[in-house]
Amino acid sequence: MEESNSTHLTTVAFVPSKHGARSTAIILQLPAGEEKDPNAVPEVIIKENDQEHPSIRPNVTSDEETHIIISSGSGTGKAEVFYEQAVKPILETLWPEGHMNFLTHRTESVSTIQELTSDIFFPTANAGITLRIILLTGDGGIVDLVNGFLSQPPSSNYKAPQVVLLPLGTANALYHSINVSNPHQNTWGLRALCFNASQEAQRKPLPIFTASFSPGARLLTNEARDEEALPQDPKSGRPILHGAVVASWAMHASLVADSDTAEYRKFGIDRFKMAAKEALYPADGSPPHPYRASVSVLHGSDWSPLPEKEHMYVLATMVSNLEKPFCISPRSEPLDGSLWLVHFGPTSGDEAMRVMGLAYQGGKHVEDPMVRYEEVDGLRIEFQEKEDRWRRVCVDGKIVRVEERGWVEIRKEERRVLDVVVE
Ligand SMILES: Nc1ncnc2c1ncn2[C@@H]1O[C@H](COP(=O)(O)OP(=O)(O)OP(=O)(O)O)[C@@H](O)[C@H]1O
Repeated sequence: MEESNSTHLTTVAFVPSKHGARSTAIILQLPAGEEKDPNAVPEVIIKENDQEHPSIRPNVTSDEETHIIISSGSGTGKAEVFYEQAVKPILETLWPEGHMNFLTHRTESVSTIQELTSDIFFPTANAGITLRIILLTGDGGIVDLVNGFLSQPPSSNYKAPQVVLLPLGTANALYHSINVSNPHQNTWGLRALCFNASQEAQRKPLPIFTASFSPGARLLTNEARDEEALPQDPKSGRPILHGAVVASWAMHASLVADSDTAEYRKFGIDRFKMAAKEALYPADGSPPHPYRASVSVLHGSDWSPLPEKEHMYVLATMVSNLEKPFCISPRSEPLDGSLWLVHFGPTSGDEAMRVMGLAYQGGKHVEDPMVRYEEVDGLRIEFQEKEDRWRRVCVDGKIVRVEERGWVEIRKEERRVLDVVVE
């Protein structure tokens, strides 16, 4: 692939030409003056090319069903313009006729993706049909899909759908972690859009985990003004939630929860740092809250309790980067299925900022003596907090409030639910 720094053009693919040239080039260009803005939506240039042979030959089969999800509530609301400006012209070039059969869905509420999954995607995958889902969302889109697909028992024909991730959320942890060493990370997943997703080499199963909760756990929605029952595990009847990115409690969960308001969302990625400052430097000048719980980690089939009874940071993750520059788990490899614990105890606001600042330096926090960093098979937290706000758990951005004396248990999930198209 060609890249030109002076003109800010990146060629993502050469496809067979319809007009006599050797190939048609699909090129991304950033608007003038916006080359350094990571949020600037690129423009797509489609150009006949006499020099290069096609780098891909798009599949033209009728036994593949393609759906496109445009999430209007994700990130700073750029999914629609990104679709019109970048995705649509590429799909029209790759599949001049076929793209007319692609089904486009726009989110209308927080439950749109789960509804689409139960009504359309799951029955299609369950009938053994090859399903490709092009997702213009943040991490929330993928977690909604995963939970939707896991909400019903699969048939023996179930075929894991292929998902093309286009990072239109705020943090896009999964996208950045999958593409952590991809030199074309700035192409917004549009190279993956050009691949033939039916080729095995071009896709990988998405590793996931399951968080099970004590019976009183509730999902907080609508900026925590409302609460909902969680899905139930059909065997145990316990409330559950699946994730692919992160399960956390204490400082991380609190700042995700506190910053998930329309007001904070306007600030894009800075909303996490703003909420962190508020949590670490309470207005009354007191030190940050010491979160009380018994925490245990699972290795194989053995649970061992951590010695600390008070905590500040308790987080289990399946990805390396929670934001592009924020490397929470430097030893996680893309889609390797490992689960890592990052933990530290109560400390001052300044110390917590210093340690978290090291994560922005390629994950150096894990070398700090304050931080416990280890691979685990599971994590269990038994809460010992009276106030609701100290019992909030984050699963891939969703917030669950656990009842007094309740608990959460996180374990890796073995089922292959969906595959991600990788570059
Ligand atoms: N039209 C809509 N109305 C209400 N809520 C919506 C709408 N579209 C999307 N949402 C919700 O907005 C949230 C967006 O989450 P998503 O993770 O995709 O973006 P994000 O939080 O900005 O990014 P990230 O999780 O990567 O930081 C989801 O909970 C989704 O269900």
